[in-house]
Amino acid sequence: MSENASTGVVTRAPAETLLKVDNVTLKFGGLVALDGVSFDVRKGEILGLIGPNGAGKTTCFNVMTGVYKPTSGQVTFDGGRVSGRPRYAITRMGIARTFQNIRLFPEMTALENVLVGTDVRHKTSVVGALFRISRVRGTEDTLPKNPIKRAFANVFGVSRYVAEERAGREKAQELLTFVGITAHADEQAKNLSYGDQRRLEIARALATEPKLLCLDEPAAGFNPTEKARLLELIRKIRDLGLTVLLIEHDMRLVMGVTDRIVVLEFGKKIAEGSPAEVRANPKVVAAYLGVPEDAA
Ligand SMILES: Nc1ncnc2c1ncn2[C@@H]1O[C@H](COP(=O)(O)OP(=O)(O)OP(=O)(O)O)[C@@H](O)[C@H]1O
Repeated sequence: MSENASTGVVTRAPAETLLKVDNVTLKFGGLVALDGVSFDVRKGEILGLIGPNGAGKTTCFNVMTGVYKPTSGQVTFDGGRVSGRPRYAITRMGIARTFQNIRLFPEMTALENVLVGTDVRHKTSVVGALFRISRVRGTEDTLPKNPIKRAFANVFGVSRYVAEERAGREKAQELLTFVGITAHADEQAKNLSYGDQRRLEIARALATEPKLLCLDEPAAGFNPTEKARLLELIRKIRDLGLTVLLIEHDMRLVMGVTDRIVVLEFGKKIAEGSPAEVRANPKVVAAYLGVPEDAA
């Protein structure tokens, strides 16, 4: 931000682009699901992606997270190309997502579900983990409590596998606290309430240490109280320094939490701007109310 000395006008430096959707077209056979869509996601913002049913929002998400390769155009993230890379590589680049339909490991505990997310950042290979051959210097958190084992670990280091496991558990526990379900850490995911399962999905996505968190209809099926709590959580995530992309049908939620909104209709971007600008845009009103543009 800088202030012009003569006019006193404060201008905000344009925020840096984190993810760029550049002229993306995606065809499913004869159906054009995305048609020359371009927009940026800026560092540190909460961007809403909205549009009527079938507008192409989830497809756009899937292109941005590497599930689909665009027919033409490309997606870049933090300066690197997303399109064409395997999913794990995209997660490692720093993009995490949740799904419209919850996809947890139902038989695993809440903590174990989050541990799966922390694995993405671990360095231990499968062979290294099996034989515990790779050793690192121990820290207060990772050194054993037993004095003899501790003395050994001080000389030879601790197994990288054990160190990562302990650090991962601690991180997973912190994330469960962050999303507000720490009391359910040892319960099987399938036994959590619907709202807590959605929170657990968010914790698992955060465990991959993303720069960008993509939430696909996180408030689906929520009552007003749960929606208000979710809104608070999304703001807290942004305050951690993350960028958030949000697909959501609930207009009040979208308008209340986003910095900017991109609107899709029939695979095309029809509007982009602040919530107030988007709300006042006749094309958006027409898309949602189904009235002809000139009558809107
Ligand atoms: N795998 C697929 N194969 C063929 N057509 C698809 C596929 N996925 C989506 N489509 C079609 O692409 C279009 C866009 O769908 P998409 O799910 O992206 O819309 P959406 O905006 O997310 O809708 P909703 O709000 O209902 O979830 C739709 O016409 C849909 O039927």
